[in-house]
Amino acid sequence: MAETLNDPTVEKHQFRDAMSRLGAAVNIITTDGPAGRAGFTASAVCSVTDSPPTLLVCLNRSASVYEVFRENMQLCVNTLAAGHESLSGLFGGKTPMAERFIAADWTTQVTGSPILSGALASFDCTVSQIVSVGTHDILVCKTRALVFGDSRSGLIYFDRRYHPVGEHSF
Ligand SMILES: NC(=O)c1ccc[n+]([C@@H]2O[C@H](COP(=O)([O-])OP(=O)(O)OC[C@H]3O[C@@H](n4cnc5c(N)ncnc54)[C@H](O)[C@@H]3O)[C@@H](O)[C@H]2O)c1
Ligand SMILES: Cc1cc2c(cc1C)N(C[C@H](O)[C@H](O)[C@H](O)COP(=O)(O)O)c1[nH]c(=O)[nH]c(=O)c1N2
Repeated sequence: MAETLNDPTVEKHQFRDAMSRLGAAVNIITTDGPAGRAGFTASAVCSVTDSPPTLLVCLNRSASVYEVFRENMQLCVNTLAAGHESLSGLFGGKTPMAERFIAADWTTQVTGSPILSGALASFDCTVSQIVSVGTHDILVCKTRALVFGDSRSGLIYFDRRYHPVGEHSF
């Protein structure tokens, strides 16, 4: 039988359990600029509006990369393909920054933020607005350039695990 939790004080672990059922694309968010180069894995990414082309990224203010993103005010959302599971793990915390970037090939476009070679799509953006909610900042990002990769196989994070989706070869 389905369980209902309607206590006004929903616990953090209950919220996370529920959120683990929302499958989401996996992205590596990168930046480079006056504050240096940094990158982290994010599933809290979504489209806001296509006019102007805008998406949002939620970043925990306690992340080691937070100040770098806050100062640079530009970033690239690199949407991962099937096969990028270990790269996602590297950018998912605790690994020194140089070790994260050495594991893949990168180029740049308009903002200078690292663009992951082999990403499904890369959104090179300037951060136009920041809204703080609880532990996270919502970074509102205007897309300045797009790069489309060759892979058609995506990567979804669902039930605390990675799942490849779509076609597996070209
Ligand atoms: N939005 C986020 O900040 C976010 C999202 C996914 C994973 N993570 C981090 O990755 C690690 C592993 O996560 P997991 O999915 O295997 O197990 P988990 O139990 O920590 O998280 C389950 C789900 O809850 C949500 N979530 C987790 N931490 C959150 C946070 N601090 N704020 C808002 N939503 C959050 C995400 O949708 C996540 O998939 C954890 O350290 C987690 O904090 C963070
Ligand atoms: C699959 C998956 C998805 C996410 C994350 C992890 C993983 C494995 N993390 C956590 C984030 O990547 C991690 O905190 C950063 O790498 C910063 O870690 P350090 O503080 O540098 O160790 C994360 N953090 C965040 O602020 N917003 C997000 O949307 C996500 N999503």
